Amino acid sequence: MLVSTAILIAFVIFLVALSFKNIREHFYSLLYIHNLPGPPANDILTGNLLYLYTTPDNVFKTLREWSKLYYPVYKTTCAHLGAANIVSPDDFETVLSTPIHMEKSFIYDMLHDWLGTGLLTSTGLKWQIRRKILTPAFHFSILQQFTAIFNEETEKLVKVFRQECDKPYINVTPHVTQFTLKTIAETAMGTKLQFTSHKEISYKKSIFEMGELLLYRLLRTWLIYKFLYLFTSRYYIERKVIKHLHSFTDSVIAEREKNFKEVVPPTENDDVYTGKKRLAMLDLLLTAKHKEGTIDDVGIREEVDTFMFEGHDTTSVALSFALMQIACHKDVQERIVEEMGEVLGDLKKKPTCNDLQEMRYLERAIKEVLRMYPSVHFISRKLGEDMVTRCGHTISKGSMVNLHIYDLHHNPEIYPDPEKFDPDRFLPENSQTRHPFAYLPFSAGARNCIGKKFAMLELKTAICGILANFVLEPIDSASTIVLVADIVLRTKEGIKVRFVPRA
Ligand code: HEM
Repeated sequence: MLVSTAILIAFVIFLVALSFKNIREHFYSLLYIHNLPGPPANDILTGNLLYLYTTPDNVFKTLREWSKLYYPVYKTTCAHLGAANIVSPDDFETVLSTPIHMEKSFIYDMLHDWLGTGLLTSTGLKWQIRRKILTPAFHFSILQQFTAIFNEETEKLVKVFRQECDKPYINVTPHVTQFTLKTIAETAMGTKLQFTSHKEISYKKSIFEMGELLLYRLLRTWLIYKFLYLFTSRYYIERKVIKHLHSFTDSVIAEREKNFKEVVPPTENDDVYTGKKRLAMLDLLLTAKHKEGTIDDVGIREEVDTFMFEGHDTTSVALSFALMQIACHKDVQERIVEEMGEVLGDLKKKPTCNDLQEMRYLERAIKEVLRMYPSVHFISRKLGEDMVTRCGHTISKGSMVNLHIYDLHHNPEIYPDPEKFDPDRFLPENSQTRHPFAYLPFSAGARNCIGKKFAMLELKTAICGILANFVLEPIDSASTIVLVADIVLRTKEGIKVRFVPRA
């Protein structure tokens, strides 16, 4: 009796100490955040967040204005919550160059019901184990296999554009989204999506619905708290959508597992992946489950869902912006086609992974697209220790820090005339003296994008396939599109381009 009472008291003391520590940490975090410059608070309850309670395009505009007005750091506050927003390369470096700040902020919690704690949202040892299992999926020899899939899907995308090219323009966004969804499904899960069966159509619909639900929640910060979200009808819609998504991924995993044969992941010395059947990322996860026991069924689903989420939308918006910019800059379009001719000989030849790597001008053009329109326009961290910004402000341990990649990429001191589309900014002679943390479309440090080479190859394959078949002419341009705040950078009404069959 005495012993159990003592244990109980010790446990209560431990809990009190823990919450005291958390409350203290939270108190200091708020104190320092309130000292930062930033838009004045409306009142003590809503802080300065009411300025953002507007349409997604106005949210986007307001954030850009704040970053200019309060450069290089400003606060956003609401009730007992606060965040520091940073925009300068020095402060990006402080956060991203050390594993101390690798934990994601609570904004990512809203992904947990769908993605669990997969590679994007996990931290610590779990993240390390998962990253180790999945890294071989992006080895050069496997990317070579994936390039064959990119080529096959590009051919189908070109067919769709051919059917519609007699129209005055095509809104490219839905078509390229279907393209990237199909490529990531085949590379991640080994599943060819045709969108003909009810199950596949409903999966595609659910992925889009999930994107809308996440955006709704993101723009109503208070709903990031699950106990408040629970009181909205959207929570119950989200549960249904997630049930659909999970049941689809579960069935794909079960199917692949039935025919599972252990795979030997490629090593750094392998030139070509020698497995007989096409390898999917899922095979590496199944191997880790059966051989090393380092992942279970729930973990496998977390990763498959994470790749479906991270791998399609990011690349799809990048491809839409790329087609717009290529259409608007005839000189750039001609140089890309000229380079394709030099590398491929025949424009209609399907590029290999090596061909794509040789296309340096195309690479610079894509880099410039991702500078102007970084698909992931902001990321967010929870500080693992106190940080002092370059201009001397302290942000304390435990604080939420938002890193605005869009503003970093539009800083005129780093990129003169930032609204000008100029791929030559990325010529070695023009970029070697640039701050190492001035260009971060794929983030940096330990938690950088695992799929960045994959994305580059996919974008290059699609652009080559499209330009081999069409001359692109401008309809939308940087001055007609309206950018909106979303989880990825989007336009209000898609992107329109005119497709003229190439003679
Ligand atoms: C143009 C395309 C892409 C862009 C701009 C992009 C950008 C990013 C960025 C900025 C991050 C860091 C996120 C954060 O810190 O919160 C990230 C992480 C990640 N990306 Fe990408 N991404 C792209 C394509 C892809 C693709 C194709 C895949 C999968 C095949 C992918 C998978 C991931 C994963 C799993 C993470 C989490 C990595 C970790 O924390 O270890 N991404 N991406």
